[in-house]
Amino acid sequence: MTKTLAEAGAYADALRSAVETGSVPPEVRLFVLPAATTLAAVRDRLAGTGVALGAQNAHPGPEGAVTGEVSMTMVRDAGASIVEIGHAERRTLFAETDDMVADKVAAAVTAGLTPLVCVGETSTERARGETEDVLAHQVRSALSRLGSSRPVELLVAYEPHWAIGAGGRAAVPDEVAEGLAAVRSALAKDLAGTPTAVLYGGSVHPGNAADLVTGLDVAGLFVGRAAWTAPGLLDLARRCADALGERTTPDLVSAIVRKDPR
Ligand SMILES: O=C[C@H](O)COP(=O)(O)O
Repeated sequence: MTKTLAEAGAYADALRSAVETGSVPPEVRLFVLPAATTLAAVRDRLAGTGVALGAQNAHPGPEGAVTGEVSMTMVRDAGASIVEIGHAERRTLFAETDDMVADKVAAAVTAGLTPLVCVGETSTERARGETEDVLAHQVRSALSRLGSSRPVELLVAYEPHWAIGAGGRAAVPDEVAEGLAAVRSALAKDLAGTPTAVLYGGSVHPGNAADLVTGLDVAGLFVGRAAWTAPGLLDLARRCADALGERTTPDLVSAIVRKDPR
């Protein structure tokens, strides 16, 4: 819940300018997920830049009497190609359940959107040794209502709740690796054949981004605060591209994803 139209427009203009002046590393693909009120304006400013655009949430149902909500079709109409589903704040502040996440994933696919499914354990669940089970359940549940339909691509962000936001503690690589492994394992069982990129998010900052993309089996980063300014996002993109160097070909920074989703 940040950025007015003017602020989001200025952010998008800065990204456009960076693309046009060649200061976005070509091997890094960027996506941004602005507030729903600014989607269309950001779409217009980013047209032709290659920066992907998504919504932070949408309702799973069709058009109708659901006051205050916007549908998958509506966010797609406003320019989104990605929709974020099940962010920790949605789950905690708005009581979004695994069932609701599953409905949203299915609705996103029907609407032709790429779901970006957020999964993550709480600090209590981690302390109880439940991380693997919680993540496996969240991943499988999120995909459980797809039926025979499959997304063209799927993004999954591992975001431990305790690592997110102002009160968050940056996860150490071993903790991230454990979560990523659990997510991958659940995906392997449920969605073989769908190009899937597993991202990491939670207190990513200029000091840890390079280590996260090079030291872990992660396809990209999902960044909040450190990417709230365009220079912040571009700095992370540059750091990741430099760190990855010749070793790999990256593909999505508010996310950074390699072209070979793993
Ligand atoms: O939406 C972004 C993620 O929740 C991460 O947020 P953060 O980078 O501010 O910790």
